[in-house]
Amino acid sequence: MSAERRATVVAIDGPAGSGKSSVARAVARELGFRFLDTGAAYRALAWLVLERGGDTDDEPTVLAALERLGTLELTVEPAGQRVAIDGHDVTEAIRSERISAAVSGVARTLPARSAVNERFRAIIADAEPGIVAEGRDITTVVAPDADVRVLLTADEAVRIRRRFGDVGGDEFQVGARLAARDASDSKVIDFLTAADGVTVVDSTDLTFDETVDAIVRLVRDRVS
Ligand SMILES: Nc1ncnc2c1ncn2[C@@H]1O[C@H](COP(=O)(O)OP(=O)(O)OP(=O)(O)O)[C@@H](O)[C@H]1O
Ligand SMILES: Nc1ccn([C@@H]2O[C@H](COP(=O)(O)O)[C@@H](O)[C@H]2O)c(=O)n1
Repeated sequence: MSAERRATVVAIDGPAGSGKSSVARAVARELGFRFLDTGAAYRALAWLVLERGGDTDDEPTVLAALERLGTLELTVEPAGQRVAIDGHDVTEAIRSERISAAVSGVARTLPARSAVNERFRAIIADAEPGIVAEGRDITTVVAPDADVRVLLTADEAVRIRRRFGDVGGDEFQVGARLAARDASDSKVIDFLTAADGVTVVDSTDLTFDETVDAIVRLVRDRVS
């Protein structure tokens, strides 16, 4: 009797600007896998709260937005992810600095975390032939049994420089916002230390392609 081969799950966590989404997407593309950017769900909920004139620090307001989670569309194609909620395409809008500044309020709302995690687990369970899922608690909470679990990190100064390269503006402010979001998020989840069995990939001195290759190699070694 041959054992049934299940989909390969690659879980990647890390702090802001560590390269999770860009690296995870490239890894998925290289392996022909699906790609799940879990932060997009938190961002879409934050967008909905702000769209309604609310404040993400106000838990009842976040819980009201959570009632629309059923309308969240989150595609898992590495070539181009589409995000929509409550009938609005928010693919671009959720990347704004306004949403980045507000999203941690959603992340602190525990019922929101449980609800989105259920969605993520369903997406992961359905993914063929495999999926790369990235976020803050994928290796520890969402998919602790993933085939490959990576903590992707880089020195804070390097992460700030890379983010500044993306968004421009005032480098000091970019750094302050990135550090503030990490500080706030790390009160709810630990994405700065690797849990047992999680491999640390430190990209401080790696190029983008070297980082992608390091993770692709981990996957190929593990599942071949
Ligand atoms: N090893 C690397 N060398 C150079 N640039 C990199 C490397 N890894 C990622 N980058 C670049 O760093 C920037 C930040 O990456 P990305 O947006 O993927 O980070 P993130 O961890 O998803 O951030 P956030 O959690 O804030 O959404 C991007 O421009 C990306 O191309
Ligand atoms: N697994 C996750 C993923 C994200 N978050 C929260 O969402 C914010 C946005 O995430 P990005 O990866 O798109 O930057 C992030 O700052 C966290 O507040 C989370 O809690 N858990």
